[in-house]
Amino acid sequence: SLSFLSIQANPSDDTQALCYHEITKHSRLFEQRRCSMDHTIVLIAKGTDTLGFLLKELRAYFEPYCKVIGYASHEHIPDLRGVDHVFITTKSPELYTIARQAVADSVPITVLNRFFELRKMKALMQIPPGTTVPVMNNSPVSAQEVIQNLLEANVDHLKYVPFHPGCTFDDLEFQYAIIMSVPDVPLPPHVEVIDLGFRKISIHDLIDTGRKVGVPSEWEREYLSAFIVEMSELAKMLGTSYAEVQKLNSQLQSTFQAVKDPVIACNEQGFITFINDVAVELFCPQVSSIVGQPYTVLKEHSLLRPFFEQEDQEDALVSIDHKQFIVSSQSIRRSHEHLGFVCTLKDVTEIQRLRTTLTLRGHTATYSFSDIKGQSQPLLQVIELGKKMAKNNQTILLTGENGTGKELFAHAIHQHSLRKNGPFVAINCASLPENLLESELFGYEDGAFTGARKGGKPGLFEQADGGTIFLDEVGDISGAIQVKLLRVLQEKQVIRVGGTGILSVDCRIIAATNRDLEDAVSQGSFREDLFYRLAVLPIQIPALRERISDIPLLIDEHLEQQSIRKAWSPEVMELFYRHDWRGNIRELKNIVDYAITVSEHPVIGIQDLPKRLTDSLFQKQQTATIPHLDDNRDLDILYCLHQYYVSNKSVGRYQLAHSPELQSVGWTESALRHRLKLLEQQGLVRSGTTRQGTSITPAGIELLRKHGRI
Ligand SMILES: Nc1ncnc2c1ncn2[C@@H]1O[C@H](COP(=O)(O)OP(=O)(O)OP(=O)(O)O)[C@@H](O)[C@H]1O
Repeated sequence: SLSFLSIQANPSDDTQALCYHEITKHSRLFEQRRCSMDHTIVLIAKGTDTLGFLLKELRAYFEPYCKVIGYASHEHIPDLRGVDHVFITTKSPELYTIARQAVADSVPITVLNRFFELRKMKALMQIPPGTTVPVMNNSPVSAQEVIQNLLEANVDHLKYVPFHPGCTFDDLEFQYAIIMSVPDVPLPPHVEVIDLGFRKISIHDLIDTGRKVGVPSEWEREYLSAFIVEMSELAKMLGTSYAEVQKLNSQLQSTFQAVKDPVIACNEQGFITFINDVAVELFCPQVSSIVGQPYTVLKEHSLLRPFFEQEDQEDALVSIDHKQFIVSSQSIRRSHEHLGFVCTLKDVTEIQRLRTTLTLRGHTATYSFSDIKGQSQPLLQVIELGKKMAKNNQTILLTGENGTGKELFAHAIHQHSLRKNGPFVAINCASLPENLLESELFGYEDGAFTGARKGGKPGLFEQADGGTIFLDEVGDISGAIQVKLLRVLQEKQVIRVGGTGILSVDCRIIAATNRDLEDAVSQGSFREDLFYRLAVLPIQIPALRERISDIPLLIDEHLEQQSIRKAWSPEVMELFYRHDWRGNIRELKNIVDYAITVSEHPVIGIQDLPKRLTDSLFQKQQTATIPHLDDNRDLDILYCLHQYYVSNKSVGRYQLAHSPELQSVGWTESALRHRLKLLEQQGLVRSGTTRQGTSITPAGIELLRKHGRI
């Protein structure tokens, strides 16, 4: 390089002399390294990626003193009789046999000892001690080797589980996973991946073999010194981690002190190892330095005995000082060793008070999946989907027309989730002006605006901490609030209006809208990034006209809730089946309420229905023209679809083409697809998504009636 030349030309001052010395030393070394390659080392690896990585590393050390060649175990390996040394990458007997078949008996074969790049281990130090972490590799042996390496490097604060192709992931169990450059098993999206990269070759293997094949000692020293620098950096890092553990410990102590419920821990011999001030106040206000004493010094200790002496003790209600507490205990274990118990008491009077406050403020979910009525296929499918999604923690977007039951689903999902004991906070985003909505959602600080409450106010996201927030009509929020909402979704943090402090919130978001958000995105009124963050798990609630077979059940349920029994004339039911139900279940309930109010007879007839409903039907009949049908074959298709409709089933094209009613015609699937499209254009059938299949519409049913087919 230029600087190299200029220093060589003028090595005048001390620094330059030093540099000059260094450079000439290196160039001598390079000269030496250019010596002839009389020796050959072979590497046989399990996968091509590992082979590439390790070959590079071996070549960096051995070449040009010695030739290094490599093969993946699945490749054809030629006769390697003349080589000096063979390395294999794992302890697998299969790999050893492959290597042995290729070389002479006298050639040593060794398993490469491998280690991680030390700087990559830093990420592992950040994982809380005791966490279970799967370790992935391409085979059980390799995964076990990696775990062994980690334990040997004293990174032993985690519980490692070997993971390899063939193992399956339990979605909820793991938060982290360790991989070696590539995930050998597909990972669920919530898992945080810690990539330790490929394991490097142990310095001993390089040096030992290097000495045998004539690597000069000067090069060996240089390589070693770089390694030592890296090691000392790790030592520094581990030192910091130890200090962090100390800090964590004291944080833990202050956290328990901050808990408002009594907490007591004792070791396996029954000596108190920790007690917070609330517990001292309750059980032993007179005793000083309680830690280290047997738990029998506590007042009412006989009540606590089972919790300090028995594992799997069920929670119990106890009375102390005229107050009711739920006592629960947890056994403390490290591996299989039992270390003692931690016992917590919950003041029930306080729970009752909180529950009343939450209910009064509407912060509880009141409906569950059993409140969602209907037996139709489209509804049962979304209920099933909702139940599955409930178990996850991701954001859900509920879409559907007005009154289809989106809010009901939001309640039910919360009730079915792991957060069911946390708050459920609902807000209709379209019901408040922008400023008010902003302060409701994110809260505000003292003096944020004129009229702001003294001391500020927590927002709904804060109030939903540990639970779920339901954002109804999310499609109607302004651009400014969209930006703030995006931040909550991305960072799980909120900043109160007029504040600067960042508050972390842990709440699941369920959003709902009856707008076509994708359309809003393409028109630029809804942010695309926010749309994708909201629609992680989308659920489309079917409209009532897509599940008219549920109408009788919905009417019955609604009347039963009011302890009313009424019959409905066939004409009314017919009208209900043909109505468009733009307001869906809400509209149905309103019409039913109207009819039972005005009706003076045991059977409700057309005359008891609101005029707008009967008028609209009359108009439809006036304007309706009988759709053009090619021949009876169309009626056969409609008839067949009607059969499925009556038995509450959906049907796919293949099944339809092979149904007994249509078989004689010999429809091909593509001809049937074409025909169904034409029938759909005439409003006689409706094609859902692939899984929903095709169904007959009320107009289709009407036409069958007109032709006397039903
Ligand atoms: N499957 C169902 N079974 C019984 N009642 C239902 C069902 N679906 C909806 N409802 C009732 O219909 C009414 C409207 O439901 P909900 O408010 O959940 O609909 P929505 O889709 O959130 O409406 P909007 O878009 O107007 O906010 C409520 O009274 C609800 O209890």
